[in-house]
Order: sequence, then C-alpha cells, then structure tokens
Amino acid sequence: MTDRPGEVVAAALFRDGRLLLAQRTRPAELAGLWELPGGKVEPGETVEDALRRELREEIGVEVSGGERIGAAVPLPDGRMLCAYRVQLVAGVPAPLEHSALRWVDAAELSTVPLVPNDREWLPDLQEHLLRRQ
Ligand SMILES: Nc1nc2c([nH]c(=O)n2[C@H]2C[C@H](O)[C@@H](COP(=O)(O)OP(=O)(O)OP(=O)(O)O)O2)c(=O)[nH]1
Repeated sequence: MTDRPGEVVAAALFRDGRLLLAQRTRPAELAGLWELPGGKVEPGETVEDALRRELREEIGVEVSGGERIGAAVPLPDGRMLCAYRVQLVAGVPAPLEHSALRWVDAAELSTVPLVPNDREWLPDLQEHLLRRQ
C-alpha cells in the first residue's frame, strides 16, 4: 500500500459476528460517542503501519491487514477518514486511551451513538456483521 499522509485510519475488527467499538474521551463534542479505533497517518507511514501503531497504542493489540471498507469521508481539516478491516494477531483489546470498549452485533450497532462521520459506514459495517466475518 502507498504512503498516504493526510489520512485518518479507522480499524474495523470483527470477532464472532461482533465489531469492536471504542468510546471517545475528546474533544468535548465527540466525548461519549463511539468510533472505530485509529488515528492520523504520520509522515512516512503506510496505512498499514498507522493501523498497527494506533491499535498497539490505543487498545494494546497487534493487528494485520487493511482492506478498505466503505466510503472515504472528508474531514473539516482536509484529511480523509477511511475505514479498514483488520485481523487480530495477538493480545486482548483494552481501553488504553478510550473510556471504554465494547463488541457490538448488527442489532446493537444500529442503536449505539456513533461519532457522526462513522454513521456513513453503517451499511458496510452491518453487511460485514451479517455475513459473520
Ligand atoms: N480514530 C478515529 N477518528 C475518527 C473516527 N471518526 C472520526 O470522525 N474521527 C475523527 C476524529 C478526529 O478529528 C480525527 C482523528 O483523531 P484522533 O484523535 O483519533 O487521531 P490521533 O490519535 O492520531 O490524534 P492526536 O493524538 O494527534 O489528536 O478523526 C474514527 O472512527 N476513528
């Protein structure tokens, strides 16, 4: 995958028909809402590097892969927000930088208060959950 600074990567981690969500602590307008763990791609990093680093830092697990899911969402600061499906390689997710983590099934996902940008991905995430992959 090519080097793409200026992107925010968000990781979709599925297990047994559930998706991992993380509850944001900041900024104030997003605190309490749920998102996919991730963050900004740093200069010189690939998307896969950034996914691996962010998940290590934020939830303490090793992941691999990075297949795009859903549309790229433009952020107000000019970055693009993109979701990628990742595979768990090692570790047990823990909320190291979020207030909580939760695994949601397709029904729960439709009722969880997601950060506004992530609502764009709901149909794609639901489709993955209903396929139980
Ligand atoms: N990580 C993540 N960020 C998201 C999602 N949806 C969404 O709108 N965002 C926004 C919130 C922020 O404006 C930006 C990423 O911020 P971040 O705080 O997670 O990134 P970071 O850890 O690299 O940032 P920082 O420490 O430098 O602030 O993207 C999502 O699902 N995951």
